[in-house]
Amino acid sequence: MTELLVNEVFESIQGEGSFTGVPSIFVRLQGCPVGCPWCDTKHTWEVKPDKLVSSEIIMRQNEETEQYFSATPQALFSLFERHGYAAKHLVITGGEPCMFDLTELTQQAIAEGYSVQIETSGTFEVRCHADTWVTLSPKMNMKGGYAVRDDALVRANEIKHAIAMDKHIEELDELLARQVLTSKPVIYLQPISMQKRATELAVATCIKRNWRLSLQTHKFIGVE
Ligand SMILES: C[S@@+](CC[C@H](N)C(=O)[O-])C[C@H]1O[C@@H](n2cnc3c(N)ncnc32)[C@H](O)[C@@H]1O
Ligand SMILES: Nc1nc2[nH]cc(C(=O)O)c2c(=O)[nH]1
Ligand code: SF4
Ligand SMILES: [Mg+2]
Repeated sequence: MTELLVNEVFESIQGEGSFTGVPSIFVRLQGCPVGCPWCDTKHTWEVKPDKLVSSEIIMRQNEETEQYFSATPQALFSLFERHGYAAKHLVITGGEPCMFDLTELTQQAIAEGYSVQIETSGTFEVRCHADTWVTLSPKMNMKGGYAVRDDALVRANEIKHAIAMDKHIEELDELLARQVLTSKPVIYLQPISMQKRATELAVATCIKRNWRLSLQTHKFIGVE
């Protein structure tokens, strides 16, 4: 059985991309080596052995911590039930969730009637059930030295690019020009940290290029 390292589990409303507005269970996995300077979940980057705790401790606290617990997919579904979660859409995020083999978790979720979505940077192989919706938020030229893989790009159901500057649009154009991409995925631009200039650039570019705008709507309403 796969053991997953879990930073947090919570129920909320999907705030980003195609599923915006959908009640969702979020499973945030621990660990990410990509190193985006503006990442809003830096507490998930490191897997420190002394930060391993029980699921009870994680489920009791509300603040962002570097703590995590270890769980099988089966144990996660028991946890959803114990907490009385009603959402039937599962969002697997991180950290970088695709550092883990998500086949078992996504298979079990789909067997139990959930729709499933993965939020990934595309820098690792995406291992999941074929019916999983893959949201790829491509990471290029970050300090960890990772790059978007062709196999992840081809697997993506939507591309949601976090942007603040013209060079981010240019990087996306380079990605979209890759030969492996034979069909056109849905493209979203998401302003980094809801900054004014980033938002203006995203709006103007979406209109010009016929792309979609993704805002981190959960942050506007102050929910996780
Ligand atoms: C925290 S990441 C975790 C999943 C995966 N590592 C990834 O990057 O897609 C989840 C989503 O939040 C986005 N994100 C992270 N920090 C952000 C920020 N400051 N402003 C806007 N989007 C951000 C990422 O680009 C990604 O789409
Ligand atoms: N409400 C809510 N929606 C989200 N969509 C993607 C998130 C993420 O951190 O991956 C996220 C998140 O952290 N909260
Ligand atoms: S890839 Fe995702 S989790 Fe990792 S640093 Fe970038 S935004 Fe954060
Ligand atoms: Mg988030």
